[in-house]
Amino acid sequence: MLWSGWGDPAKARELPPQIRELLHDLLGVREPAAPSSSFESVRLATVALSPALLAALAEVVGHEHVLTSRAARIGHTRGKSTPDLLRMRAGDGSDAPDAVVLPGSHDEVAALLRVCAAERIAVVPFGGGTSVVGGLAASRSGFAGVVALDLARLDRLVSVDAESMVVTVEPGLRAPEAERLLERHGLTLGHFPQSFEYATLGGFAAARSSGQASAGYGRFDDMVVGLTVATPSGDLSLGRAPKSAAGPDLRQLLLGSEGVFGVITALRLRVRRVPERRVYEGWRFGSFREGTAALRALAQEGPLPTVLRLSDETETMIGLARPDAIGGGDSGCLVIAGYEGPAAQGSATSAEAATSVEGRRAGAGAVLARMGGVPLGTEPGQAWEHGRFAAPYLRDSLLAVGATVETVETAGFWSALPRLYDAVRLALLGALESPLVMCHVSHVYETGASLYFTVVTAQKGDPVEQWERAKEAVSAAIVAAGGTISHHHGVGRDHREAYAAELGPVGVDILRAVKSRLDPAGILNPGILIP
Ligand SMILES: Cc1cc2nc3c(=O)[nH]c(=O)nc-3n(C[C@H](O)[C@H](O)[C@H](O)COP(=O)(O)OP(=O)(O)OC[C@H]3O[C@@H](n4cnc5c(N)ncnc54)[C@H](O)[C@@H]3O)c2cc1C
Repeated sequence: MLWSGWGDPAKARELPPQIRELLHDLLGVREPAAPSSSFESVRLATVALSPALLAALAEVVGHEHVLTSRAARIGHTRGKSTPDLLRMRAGDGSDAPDAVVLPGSHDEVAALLRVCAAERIAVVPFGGGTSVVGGLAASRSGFAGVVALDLARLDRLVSVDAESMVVTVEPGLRAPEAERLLERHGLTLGHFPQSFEYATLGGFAAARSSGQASAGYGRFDDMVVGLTVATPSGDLSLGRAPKSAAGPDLRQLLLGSEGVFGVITALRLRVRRVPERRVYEGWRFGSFREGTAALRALAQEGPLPTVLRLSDETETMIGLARPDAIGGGDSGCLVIAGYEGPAAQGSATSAEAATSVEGRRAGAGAVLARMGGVPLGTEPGQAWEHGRFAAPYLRDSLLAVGATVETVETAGFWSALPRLYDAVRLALLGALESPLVMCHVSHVYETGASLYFTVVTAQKGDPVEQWERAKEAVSAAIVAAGGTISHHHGVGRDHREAYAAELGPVGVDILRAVKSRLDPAGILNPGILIP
């Protein structure tokens, strides 16, 4: 992973000339005065942990698994939000951990937590490092030092229960490797967020992630049937049955807990069969309102495609759903509908035929056409599929030419969605100087949907401060319009206060009580999630 940007530097993407022109003419983007810092010039504090404390950590995991090199520390500094990248590009390594420790088993995680609690060392559980909400920038105040607890060595597919369609995995398994291992058994998770290339299964659970195919496979938290967690106060093993009436479901307390209650060391996940067939296609609607009504009809009446994404007018015009052809957008509002599953050929019964890719495509197509959609065939769908993980690379190119690009996401009930859409747009338009604001709906439910905004603006003054002002305005607008502060990115540091506003004081007290029972010394991710 590139230390100051996204992903594999070999996959860096050039901005097409028409996008450069648009940035210059429409948004007033100018090349930044200073180039990005070099790796060598990133400013790091000296390691705060004494040799004795480092030796205590090494006693648990072995010397070779306690890293204090520049590369290790910089590579574990913060996450991958735009402010995170801007800070790294400015050479600011002030949130770097003092050391990176790599445990190789649940028992080593538990032993590390005991050492860190006794020595007051803050611990940041680290998966793929793709947090976009400040989930890895723990506070160091009052601690002897900070360690990143990197779960990369816990990367096994432990077992496959093909009868129950449940697999047990370790948390440090990255999503592509998980899919490769599962494919050998003819299985898939079907979880494909845009951060797919680098994020881990533990990180998905810890942040309640949702992928591009959530309409078909569900959110990641829907897939988790069991969890093993090491906490400073002992171990938790949750999930004996798919559903249970035995009191409140503590799995839900750990999902989305972002490392503040414990470290997830194993997950039991529901899996599906690798689809026989995949078809992605495009539809055009005259307006975002009409497109939203069509998505609601599909979510409430079915049949639901596996992938369902509606771009608003601006996003369609820019062509963001097809990053390979960005700048060559269209009028109206583009819907991408994807179908994955069994092929119709070989269906023994009419029910099987109806749930096949062809059956669902015909059924959903009839709903989309009835709601005013115009079919565009498979070409837009293939273009979307080809570029589905490309947008983060474009962000690096935009930052390099002096544009800030960042995303904002929320969710609400269908009846609240138009107001939420207007509120977020207005907040962004008011807080930034002539920004480009684009939106899509990409996760739908019977009762509502998420809204995902992408904002591009010219960098003015300190771009981190510039974005933080806009973020404050937009978070307040989301709360006031009745949306949730996050549909799938999580809380981290950035959404902490707005999350507290959603929960109310009693809700926050419940979190604090759980935290003080499981982590009395407060070493796990201080400053994250809980105000
Ligand atoms: C370009 C880009 C695109 C993205 N697209 C999507 C998307 O489409 N959908 C989506 O849902 N998210 C998306 N994200 C956000 C991010 O990828 C998710 O939040 C993901 O779940 C984080 O996984 P990770 O392994 O990188 O976790 P990390 O970033 O390493 O950690 C996330 C949080 O969980 C904690 N944590 C990590 N592992 C554990 C563990 N084993 N036990 C306890 N706590 C742990 C960390 O301390 C941190 O607070 C995107 C991010 C980027 C940068």
